[in-house]
This record gives sequence, C-alpha cells and structure tokens, in this order.
Amino acid sequence: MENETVSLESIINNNLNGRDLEEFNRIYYGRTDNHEVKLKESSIAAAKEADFEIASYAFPAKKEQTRPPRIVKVGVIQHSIAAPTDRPVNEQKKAIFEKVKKIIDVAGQEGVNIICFQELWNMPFAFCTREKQPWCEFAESAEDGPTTRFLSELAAKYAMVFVSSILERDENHSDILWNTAVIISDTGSVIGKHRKNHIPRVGDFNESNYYMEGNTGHPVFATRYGKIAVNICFGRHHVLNWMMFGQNGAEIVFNPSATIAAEAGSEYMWNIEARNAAITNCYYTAAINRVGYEEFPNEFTSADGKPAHKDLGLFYGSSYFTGPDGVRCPGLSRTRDGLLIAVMDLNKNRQIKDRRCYYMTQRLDMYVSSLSKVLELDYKPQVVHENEK
Ligand SMILES: NC(=O)NCCC(=O)O
Repeated sequence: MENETVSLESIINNNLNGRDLEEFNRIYYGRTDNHEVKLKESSIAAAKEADFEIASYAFPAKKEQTRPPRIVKVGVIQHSIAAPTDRPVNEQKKAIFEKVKKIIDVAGQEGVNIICFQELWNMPFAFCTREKQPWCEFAESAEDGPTTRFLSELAAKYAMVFVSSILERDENHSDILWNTAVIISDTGSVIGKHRKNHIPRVGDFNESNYYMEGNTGHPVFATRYGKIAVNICFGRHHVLNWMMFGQNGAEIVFNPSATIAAEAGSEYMWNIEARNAAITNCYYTAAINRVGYEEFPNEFTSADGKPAHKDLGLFYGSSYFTGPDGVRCPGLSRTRDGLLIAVMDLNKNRQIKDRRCYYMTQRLDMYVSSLSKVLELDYKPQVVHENEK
C-alpha cells in the first residue's frame, strides 16, 4: 500500500497553511476550532506499539440552564484483516480478535463508552467471490456466538457498549444468514440486533447471494449512554433509512461499512452521505470503513467486463464523525488501522433541532400521501408539460 494516498487530511495539511487552511476548514468542514482532545501518553505509546492511528475530537454544545451536559465518549475502530484468507476460519477470526483487542484496551484506558466496528469486522469481506465455502462458516449466533461472547467480556470489563456487525446464522429460523449488527450493553448482555436493510447489487458487492434484506425495521437501542442506531453500509445511500432512525429518536447513528474507492463504493460520496444524514436528521453520525486489501484464493468476476481478479480493491478507511450541526472532525487514514474518539455532548441534538426546525418543517403528512400514491400500480408521475391544461 506504499503508493496509496494516506488521507484527505494529509493532502490538505501538506498543501495549505495559515489563513488558507483555516478558511478551508471553516468552509468545507464547518470547523473554526480543531477541538482536538489530548490523549493519554500511555494510549499514544500503546497505539504506536500496536501500529494503529489514534485521535480524539470534541463536539461541544452550548451550556443549558435546565439540563446538565450529556457527555459521551464514542469510539470507532477501523482495521484490516489479520491473517491471509486461505487460513482456517477460526484462525482468521482469532487473529482479528487479537489485533482488535489491543485497540479496545486503549479505548478502555481512554474511558470510551461506546464502540462501533466496521461492517462484518470479524471476517474478510468475501461476498465478492460468490463462493459459499468457507465464507458461510464465519456466520455465528448474534446472541451467543464467539464474537458476541468475546465482546461481552470486554463490555463488562470496561462498562462499554459495542456495536458489532457480524454475519449472523439464525438457527431458530432454518439456519438462514443475515448481515446483522449486534448491540451489546455496558453490562455485557445483548440489548438487541438490527439487520441490514439495503443489500447492494453493484460491482463486486455480490452480497445478495448470501443474505436478504433485513426484517428488523429501524430499531433504536436505549443504552446507558444514549439512544443509538445502526445504518449498515449500503443503507447510507438511502435517505429514508437514515430518516427512520431519527424518527425513532436516535441520538447517534453508526454506519459500519465495507466500501472501496472504485465506482461501486464511490469514495467521493463517502464524505458527504453520513454527514448529510447528520444535518437533515439532527443527530450525530459515525461512518466506519474497513482498511486494506483482502486477497481471496480464487479469481472471480461480476459480469461487468472486468478481467477476473482476486480482490475488491482498497478498502479506504477514512472513518469520521459528524455532529448534528454538520460540523465534522478529520477522518482516520485511508491505509492504517485506527481508533477515532469523539467526545460528544448529546445536548447538541436538541439545540440544533430547536434552532433549525427541520423536524417541525419536514411535512411528513405530504410525503406519506404522495408515497402511497407512488406505490399504486396505475401511478402516473406528476409531470406537467407545456400548454397542458
Ligand atoms: N458493503 C456494502 O454494502 N458495500 C456496497 C458498496 C457501497 O455502496 O459502499
């Protein structure tokens, strides 16, 4: 990965300075102050030792007279796989657990309250291959599979909530597979789960060969630290998916993703979508992507004229947070494992709602009526032509 661009931030910081840099940050990111939060020396040393990036930013809110601040430390972890994809399934999983545990331990030292990982963090993103073996064997029970058990212990140790995106095997319903985010509470028990609503059918993202569109709606999980929801990867292109989590009261919506620089993943859209969702829905968002190349043993094609290949291309990381006002922090790198921490005041959500009135002005009634007409079989699009009476 030597020739890869390290990050958008590195391009900006290497080429702008002084007033130009300030103006770029103000106009593009909405940042007038970097709000960088100092990390413990021991965390910086541990990150260096384990070779991952670490950074922390504050998202402060105004002081209120009637409510105390609601400060929550939220972490996102992006990482590459830790063993070649031709190694035995349990060996690959174990190697990822060992690598990620080091990052979780640092988050624990930093007092992080909630952590979300990238999409299907405990396995290679093998769905491009369309092969069923051995990839289906990575699937586990959401309630008591090895990944949930691994995280439950750490959750109880650090009083941390985890959002863990896994390939779920539902043994109670004929063994079928789902792309599922498991929410583990700060006591280590499973609060609930959410299944990916929108399954891609683009490029090498052949996920529909493995699992169907989710059947869990738009749940919001009331955790000790705030109300959270999960919009899994491809759902970030669907504005109504984001919207429903807001309607159900989410304060932070995570977008665990597995996406690549090529058209199918659209890197130029990455920085916009979760940020726009934060703006229109007045909640915090966290977008988390995988990192690195994942090469598979056999070549595959996806009927798009491209020569057979063995990997999806670079998963470009670049995980970032946005506040409900649309202000975002610098992202993690495109190439390295990393832990990004946001120190959020959740009071900001209501402050922005009161100020901008997007919920009050949203006209849901009008859209419900229009959309119900769109769904009718004999629907005629509302297009007005010149000279039409
Ligand atoms: N994992 C996933 O849904 N990726 C689809 C490609 C994208 O839109 O990012």
